[in-house]
Amino acid sequence: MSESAGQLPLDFHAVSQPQPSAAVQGLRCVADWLTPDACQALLSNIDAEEWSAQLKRRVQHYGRRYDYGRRSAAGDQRAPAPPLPAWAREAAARLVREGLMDQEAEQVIVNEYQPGQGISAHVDCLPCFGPVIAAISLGSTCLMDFTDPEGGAKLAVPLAPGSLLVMTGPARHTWRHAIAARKSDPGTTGRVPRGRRVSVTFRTLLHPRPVARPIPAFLAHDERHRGSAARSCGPSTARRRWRRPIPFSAIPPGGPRCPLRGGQAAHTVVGRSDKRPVVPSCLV
Ligand SMILES: O=C(O)CCC(=O)C(=O)O
Ligand SMILES: [Fe+2]
Repeated sequence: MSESAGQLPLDFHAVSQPQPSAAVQGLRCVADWLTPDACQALLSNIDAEEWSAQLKRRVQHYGRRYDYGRRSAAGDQRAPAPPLPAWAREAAARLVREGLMDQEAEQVIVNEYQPGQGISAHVDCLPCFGPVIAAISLGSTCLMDFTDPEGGAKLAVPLAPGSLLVMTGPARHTWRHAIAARKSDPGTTGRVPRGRRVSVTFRTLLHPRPVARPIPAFLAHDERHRGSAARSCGPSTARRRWRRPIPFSAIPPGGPRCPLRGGQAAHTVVGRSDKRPVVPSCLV
């Protein structure tokens, strides 16, 4: 249904089971996924964390920072994203328990929208994130606009507080979603003013990195080594952002047979014994 119709699509109201959308294949909405008390508790937890003001709207990134300019979730190891807080891990586990996600989310973005703020039409980064995106809505209701770039179809979906939106299939891969930057939305009986809205979005990563381990002191202080490694990997790392880690067992005792890659230096893994040399996570 288009925004100009001035109606909210009724199929997204008052359902407590995942409700598929007839219009957008792969889109499901669960009303009241969180109780009002749980919404309040989640908002308090979120507001106790640090917000980033790098965009027009404030955001929090966990698990992996998403670079909006480069459309990349490669992550900057000089400023790694904090790990998922307990409240995000709990929700991620519940999504799997309820069969809404196959795998626990590894990346979470919290968005805050003050009245007048929105998010432009987009498909969440296809090379970065897995096949399911789930989003909890908190605070004020707003309309999310779905557009099919192929057929031009449109649907405005109301996102009520406590509801969960799950995008899979065409809803995740083809349709664009957006929230118009405006102060009110059209409702059945006129304009509905917006208040502050916060969303919590859950994603899996298509290219998880190896677990970061502390860089041992004798390697960390060797600036000459780090410098040369960084130089050697510059352009090729930039071109080939996603590299498959060599399994640890494949690294010969004398060290890796591939060049050190400074871009991944923060993911250095340590040797299996004191005698074994410390080797970087060698990505090919
Ligand atoms: O605010 C929302 O509900 C969705 C946010 C979103 O689309 C995103 O972070 O990619
Ligand atoms: Fe999105």
